[in-house]
Amino acid sequence: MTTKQAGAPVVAFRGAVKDYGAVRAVDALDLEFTAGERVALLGRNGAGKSTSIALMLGLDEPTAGTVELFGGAPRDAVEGGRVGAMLQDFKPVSRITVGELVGFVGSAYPAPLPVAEVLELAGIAHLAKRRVEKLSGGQIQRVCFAVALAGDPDLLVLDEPTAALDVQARQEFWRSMRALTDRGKTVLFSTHYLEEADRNADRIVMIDRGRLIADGGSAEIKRTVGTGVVAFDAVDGTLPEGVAALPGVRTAEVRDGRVRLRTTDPDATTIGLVGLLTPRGLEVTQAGLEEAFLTLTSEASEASGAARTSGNPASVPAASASASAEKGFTR
Ligand SMILES: Nc1ncnc2c1ncn2[C@@H]1O[C@H](COP(=O)(O)OP(=O)(O)OP(=O)(O)O)[C@@H](O)[C@H]1O
Repeated sequence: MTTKQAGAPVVAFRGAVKDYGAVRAVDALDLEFTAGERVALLGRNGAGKSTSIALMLGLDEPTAGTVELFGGAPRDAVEGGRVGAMLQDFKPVSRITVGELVGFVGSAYPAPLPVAEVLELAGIAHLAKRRVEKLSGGQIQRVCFAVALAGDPDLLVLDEPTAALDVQARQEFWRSMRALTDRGKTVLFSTHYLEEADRNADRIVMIDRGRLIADGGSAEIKRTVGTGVVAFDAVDGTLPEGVAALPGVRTAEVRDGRVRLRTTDPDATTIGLVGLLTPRGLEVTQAGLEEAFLTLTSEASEASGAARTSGNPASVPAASASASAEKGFTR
């Protein structure tokens, strides 16, 4: 039993491990989130996002290490109404109206938000009198969001919250998120929409095979991974000699008939390139978060080699998180 500490981080993973039989879903995770942060949790399918969320909500216990919310056990924080969650595949009860549902959920908490305010924040004030079973998938998703907000939680944990939302609903959703973090609430969301994470999170946490591979602001991560891609036609389908050694180049490859140089300094790379050869179809682009994500996850895979299991600690990589730390983008 943990004693609650004043001023403790909102969320703290300390050496957290979760094994499901032979599968290590979360691997020595050390992370802290503080009040007012809007954090995107990114990772490939099976990276360990949902498991991390389950540990955070006290739905599962770590095999080793600890996970604390507000300096205490996750269950205490959840039962005390400090946490609102929106999980995948959650189905709200039907046969009542949206307003009744939100009021009912709020009544279980010590200091709920007024129903009208919750519905407004979730962008569903117009659905207050509609019965839950009559709603569309996107509307239900927003109802789930309203349910997560009902108890006026300090921490919101949202597993793929925008998966069923149309463009307008997404924009409204992110506006609400910003309003909540401006009030000092902490929002943690997982998503596969990297552009959304880029635009709406002030901190990006990437995990791969249960391990932390990057943690920082989006711009910081993009900058560290490589700020741009210089691409040109691969004349005979091979990598021209010398291009991998041009200034700033981090990786060089030939893909779909194009040479692609991922570089930390696109200007210097381009100047060096035109001094070396005459590139055809030259294109210089700024790397996005997606590019950074693909680079980091492929680096993590290379570092870890074959799939890891808890029963085979010799194959656990030391390289992926520490390699990221060397590059300066883990906190
Ligand atoms: N209850 C369970 N029993 C056995 N293995 C599990 C269980 N839950 C998760 N796993 C395994 O743990 C790993 C991490 O799964 P998790 O659901 O956390 O990934 P995720 O990042 O949320 O993936 P996705 O983006 O596909 O939702 C996967 O290999 C998964 O198969």
